[in-house]
Order: sequence, then C-alpha cells, then structure tokens
Amino acid sequence: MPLSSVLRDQWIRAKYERREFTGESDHPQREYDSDILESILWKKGKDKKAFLKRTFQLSRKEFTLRYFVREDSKVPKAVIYMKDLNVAFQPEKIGHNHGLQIFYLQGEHTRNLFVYHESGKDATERGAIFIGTENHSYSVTGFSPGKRGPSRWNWGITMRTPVREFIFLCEHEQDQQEWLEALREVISRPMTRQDYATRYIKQRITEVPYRAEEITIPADVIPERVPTLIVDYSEAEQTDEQLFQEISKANVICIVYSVSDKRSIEKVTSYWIPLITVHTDKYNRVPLILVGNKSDLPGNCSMETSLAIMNQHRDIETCVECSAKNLKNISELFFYAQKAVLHPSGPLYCPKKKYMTSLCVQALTRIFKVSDLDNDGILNDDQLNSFQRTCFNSPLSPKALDDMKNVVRRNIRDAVLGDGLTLKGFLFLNMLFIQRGRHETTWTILRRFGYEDDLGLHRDYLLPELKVPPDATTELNHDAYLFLQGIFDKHDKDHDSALSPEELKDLFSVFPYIPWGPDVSNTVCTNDRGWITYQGYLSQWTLTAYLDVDGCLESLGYLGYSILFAQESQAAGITVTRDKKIDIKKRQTQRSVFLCNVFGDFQSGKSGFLQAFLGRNLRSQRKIPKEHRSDYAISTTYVYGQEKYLLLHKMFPGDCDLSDAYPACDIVCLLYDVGNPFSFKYCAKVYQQYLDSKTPCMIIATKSDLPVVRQLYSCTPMEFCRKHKMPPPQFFSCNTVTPRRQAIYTKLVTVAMYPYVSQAKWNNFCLCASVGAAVLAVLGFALHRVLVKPWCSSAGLLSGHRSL
Ligand SMILES: Nc1nc2c(ncn2[C@@H]2O[C@H](COP(=O)(O)OP(=O)(O)OP(=O)(O)O)[C@@H](O)[C@H]2O)c(=O)[nH]1
Repeated sequence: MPLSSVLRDQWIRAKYERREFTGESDHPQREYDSDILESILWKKGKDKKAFLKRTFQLSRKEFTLRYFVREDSKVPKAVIYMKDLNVAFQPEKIGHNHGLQIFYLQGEHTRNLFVYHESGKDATERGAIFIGTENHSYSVTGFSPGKRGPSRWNWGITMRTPVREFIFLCEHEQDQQEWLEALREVISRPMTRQDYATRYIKQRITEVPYRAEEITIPADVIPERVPTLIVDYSEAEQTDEQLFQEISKANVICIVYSVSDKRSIEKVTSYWIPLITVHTDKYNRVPLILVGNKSDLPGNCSMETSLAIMNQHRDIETCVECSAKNLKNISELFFYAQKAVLHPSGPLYCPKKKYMTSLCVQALTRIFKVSDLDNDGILNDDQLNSFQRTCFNSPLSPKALDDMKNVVRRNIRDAVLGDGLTLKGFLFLNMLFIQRGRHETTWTILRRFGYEDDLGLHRDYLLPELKVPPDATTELNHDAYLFLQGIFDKHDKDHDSALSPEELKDLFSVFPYIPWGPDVSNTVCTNDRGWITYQGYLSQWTLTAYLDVDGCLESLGYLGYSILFAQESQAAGITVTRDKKIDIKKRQTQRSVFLCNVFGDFQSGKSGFLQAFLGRNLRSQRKIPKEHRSDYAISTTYVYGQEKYLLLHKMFPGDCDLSDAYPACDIVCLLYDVGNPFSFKYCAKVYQQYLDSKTPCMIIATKSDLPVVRQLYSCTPMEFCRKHKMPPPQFFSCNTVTPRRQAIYTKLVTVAMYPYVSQAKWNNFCLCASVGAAVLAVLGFALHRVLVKPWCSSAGLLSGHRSL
C-alpha cells in the first residue's frame, strides 16, 4: 500500500470507523481514561541518520508532551507544552509510513523531532470535545430508548456545539441522567479566560478537525484513470467566498445531511441547492449527490424524502444513505461521486418518465443506424460483433450474444428479428444498462461514437485539426471515396444507382440537419427523375471536400467514417494537395479536382454552360425553378484515362471582387453571347483588369445556335485571342435537341492540368487527351465500381476495405 494511502486510510478509520473524535465511538479511548498516554516512538538521532527508541508521554493534565532517552529514566529529555507544539504527518520526509514531524517553539527557535511509530494505528491523532456555555450555542439533551430500537445502549445524549452535534450512548438510564447533569453544569458555567485558551489549544491539537484535509484518490485506482480530489468545507473555518469558490471549481458536490435530523434535510432544499444553483454555471450543471449520513441511527428522514427531492431536482444524480460510523456505503459514496462526473445519468435518463432522455434516444438511434451496415433495420451477429469490437475492443462470445438477445426478447416485443437486434431492442438494452446503474456501458458506447457529456458530438470528433496551406487544395482520398460509396450502396435500396428523396433523407437521418439543399440537384448529375446519381453523389462530396473541408469533415463524422474505418479522425479521409506552384514546376499533378471560374456579362449563358456540363440542354434547364439554381456544377471527365473532377463556378458580374475569386482557380472561361453585340466587351474588360498570362484562359462564344452579330469592341474576339496568345473562341450552344456532354469540358480540364503547354498547341493537345481518354474512361469507371463493391458486404466494413 503506498505511504499516502496508509495515512489516508488511518485518518478515515480514525474519523469514521473508530469515531475517535466524535464521542460516538464504541472503541475504548484510552486517552480519556488515563491522564497519561505513553508510547514508544523511534526518534531520529542528532547525527540525522539512525532512529533511536524513545519513550514519549502525553499528559492530559499538564498539557505536555515529554520524552525519555531510557525506559527507566525519571528525568525527561524534553518537556514540550502543547500550546507550543504542532504535528504533521511526514511519511516521505521521515522515510517511514507512520512518520511524524513534531515541531515546537523553544525560546525563539523552532525545534523539530522526527519520529515514527511502528504501527500506523497508534500514530493517529486522538480527539476531545470542548464544552462551552449555553450563550455560546452549546447545549445538551437526552433521548430515550423508544426512538432507537432494540439495543443495549439505548440511552442517548445529544451534545450540540456551534460546529457540530455529538451523540453519546449510555447503557442505563441512570448513567444518562448523571452525564446530562454533569454536562449541563459545565454548560451553565460562564467561560473563563483559561477556558477560551483551552478551547483553542484543544481544538488545534486534539479535537476533530473542522475540515478534513484535501484527499487525492490517485488516477490508477479507477479504470477511467482520472484522479479524484475530495475537498471538505467547514463553515467554522472558511468564509462564504471560499465556499463559493470551491463550489464553482467542483465537478460533483455531495450534500450531506443527517438522517436523524429533519432540519438538516430541510436545509438541502432551502439552503444548499439554491446556493449551489447560484454559484454554478446554469448551462453546465454540476451533478449533486444527496448523502444521508448516520444511517446507523434511527432516521427521521426516510429514503422517500430524499427520493422526492431527487425527483424535483434533475441535478441530483443519486441519493445514498451511509454511515460514517460503521463505514457503510462510504466507498460507494465516493464511487457514485466519481461516476456522477464520469458517467452522469442526467443526460441519459429521465427518472420522472422512467425512460431515456430524447437526446439519448437520438444519439443511440444514430449509433444504431451507423452500425447497421446493410441498413436492414437489424444488427445481425456480424454487425453486433464489430460494434462490440469498436466499443469494447473484443467481440461477444456466441453464448453472450444469445443471452443478450434472450433478455431483450423476454422483455419486449419486436426487439429481436431473425438473428438480430432491432432499434427497439438496442434502445431497450441500453435502458436496461442505465436502469441497473451501469451508465458507464452506455457512456462507453456514446463516447466511442463521438459524444460528449451534453450528448452533442465532440468538436474534435467533427472538426479535427487539418492544416491547409494557402496554395493547396483539399480532396477526398481513396479511403473516403470507398466509405462514401458504401454509404450510397447502403441507402440505394432499389439499386437504381440514384438516391430518391426518401433514400437521401434516410442517408441524412444520422445528421442533425440536411446538409444538401435543393440546389444540389442542379450542381451534380441526376437521373431523368431528378434524383442524384451515384456519380452525382460522389461529385457533391468532392465539391464539399474542395470548397468546405470543415463541412466535409463534419459530415464524415456524422456518417461515422473514423469509427467504421478505424481511423484516428475524419481528417484521415482528406488529402491536402501540394502547392500548385510545385505541380507547375515539376510539370505533373496528382490533383483530381480542378476549379474553373466562369465569367460573362448578364444573360451571356453562364448557367447554360454549367448545366450543359451536367448533360442538360436548354429545354431541361428551363424547368429549373429559380430558387433551385446553383452557381456550381461538378462532374467528372477523363483526361488521358484519368478520372478528374471539373468544378465550374459561375461568377456574377459586378457583385463580387473578381480579384478575390480569380487566384484560386485553375482555369478561367470568359463567355460572350454571339447574338449580343455588347457581350464581348465585358470579357475583354475582365481579362485586362483581372487576369494575368499565368492562368490559362479560354473564350467561349455562347448561344452559337443563334445568328452571330458583330461585337461592338475595338477588335473582334478572334483578334483579341490572337493578340493575347489565346486559342480562338470556342463556339458553344446548349440549345441542342438531345442533352449531350460536349468536348469543351475535357479541354478545360486538360488545359488546367497542363497549364505550361503552349496555348498555340492547345487544340491538338486537348484532342489527344480526350480521344485517348474516351476508351479508358468507360473502363476506369467500371473498374472503380468493381473495386469498391466489397465494401458493404455483410462481412463488415473493415474486412471489405482491407481485402482491397
Ligand atoms: N438560344 C440559346 N439560348 C440560350 C443558350 N444558353 C442560354 N440561353 C438563354 O439565354 C438566357 C440567359 O441564359 P443564362 O444561362 O441564364 O445566362 P446567365 O449568364 O447565367 O444569366 P445571368 O445569371 O442573368 O447573368 C436564358 O434565357 C437562356 O434560355 C443557348 O445556348 N442558346
């Protein structure tokens, strides 16, 4: 046992088990029976090395401590007056478990005696009670056997001092009466100056301390490995200010009342709870433990009273009756206090409704859905086992699985279907844990899935740190795409490779909000019914990762990426690309997303250009309600067989500072309407004002199905391109009979990927890139689907993923 634990243990035993300082003790207290307490202590010699056996005598009569060099000595080596003496436990300094430092004033010097006792028990302090007078709030009353139940020691005396109450028991009524008389006599006598001094000395050295020393229970005692600091408060020694400070620092507060004193329980609601409420954060309530002490005495206050208080006050985590005298429930009390902090029941359970709180149900429902990998509403044995491994690091034995299912099945209908647990069963199981006081099981599950005490997801879980240097971009990596594909397959119940509104709603049911607005259908590819296709779905995630990496991390968190793919954080799913300047210098890029800013005057056909990339002709574009329009369009295209994402961003003339928007992109498109003579002027202005020759730029002549009119500008668009060494204007129309994807987009990605290729060679270069790509594109896409398919096999996420 560590040194500090011995002393702590002895201190607790002296105070609570032997009740040495309270007058309630069953143990004979020698120091009250004889004037002199004699004991052998080992005292450190003058050479400061060896400890020598010395006889010490504590005289109650003289208030002195003496010690003798030899056992038969008549003359003491030193006589120390109590008023000059102080004692401290010093196990470390003395190098012995029961070491004491006795220090006292001699003349103007402080002398030290370093001693230890062979047995810790005898080295503990003893107590005495000072008896003051009536007008100093001392009183004494007797009580009769009727109150106390069958016992030999039935005749009681209650002695009240300004700081606490002492209960004494007598065997016979006559003893009780004699004691009462004697005590009353003392109390009725006025206090002399000597009395005041004696009270002071006695309180300092022999009476139970008003306040227990701060006790630290080391971290390694409990599995959660957090240390516990127990802080006592004494009205007699501390100011209100100190009390308020301690209250505001506390993680849990034990309000102790006496089960034998009705007033003390009344004070819980009339004084302590309001006081704690005022001095604690109302958004972060401190759990309270209601402790009915002296359960060894007959109670005035039943457990029902404390339960009623507990039901009225949500902050009261639990109530417990204990007896400090016979140590009943004392360790439980501290266990509950630790538990109240580490595994509070308040956020999980509503005692009034006798059911879990709605926040807890929501959190567990999300956990169930995340863990139900095939989304069939049942956690089968494989899924239960991987859930168990995730939360508790080990699978369940087949018998434990069966037992668990049987318990649930016996208690509630529809909780087990086939071989698996339904959501109803999963919730019921957790409620059982909570109701049986095993909050820590549910908390382990919740915390593993990212929840913190208020049942919100932890910030570090949703928003792990990710450093993105200024010239880098963020993309999803292969792992994250695999994960997201698994999520898609799980929710595409009809296997039509598109998500219906219901399927999408189900996918986002693990989110506290729907992250995608109605504009998403016009940002990515959809099927004929306007439902987001598999390709559109991945495109939207790509866009989120690129433009709003925090939002993407958060979404991965809600979907449970880091948990299901056993990653340290959501950030493991993101690739931060290298600086674009290095790509250009090395003439190669690993990036797979390229941003193209699309400029053009009002009504020049920018939206048309974006929508045509998603395969929509003018007719289908006209059906898009205004509020569902999007300023982005993203899809894939293949360049030299590599699948790349092109993200088109529509820039608005006049309403934003173009210089801000410009530098981040990889390529710029300047659109003019061939049918509008004023349209090109805007393109020339943007080019001259904001663009440098380093960013590739392409001029697109839109609405090429309309008659071409002469542009009212100092030169024609063709001359302008020649002058600025740009490829000639690319004619484009989305007014086609059938929706079709046009080559222009592949051209844009190719140029964005190879910005250093001379602009004069663009046309040939782009042609090669796209022709070579066409075959590989189909192949590449098919390969991707085949590769990622095993992800959602019933063998579980991880095995599917690893088999890749
Ligand atoms: N004939 C023809 N009309 C087109 C084409 N593209 C767009 N339009 C029409 O031109 C008008 C403007 O098209 P948008 O694509 O909305 O142009 P915009 O530049 O996004 O417009 P603002 O957002 O108002 O600046 C619409 O009435 C479209 O129907 C095209 O290729 N051919």
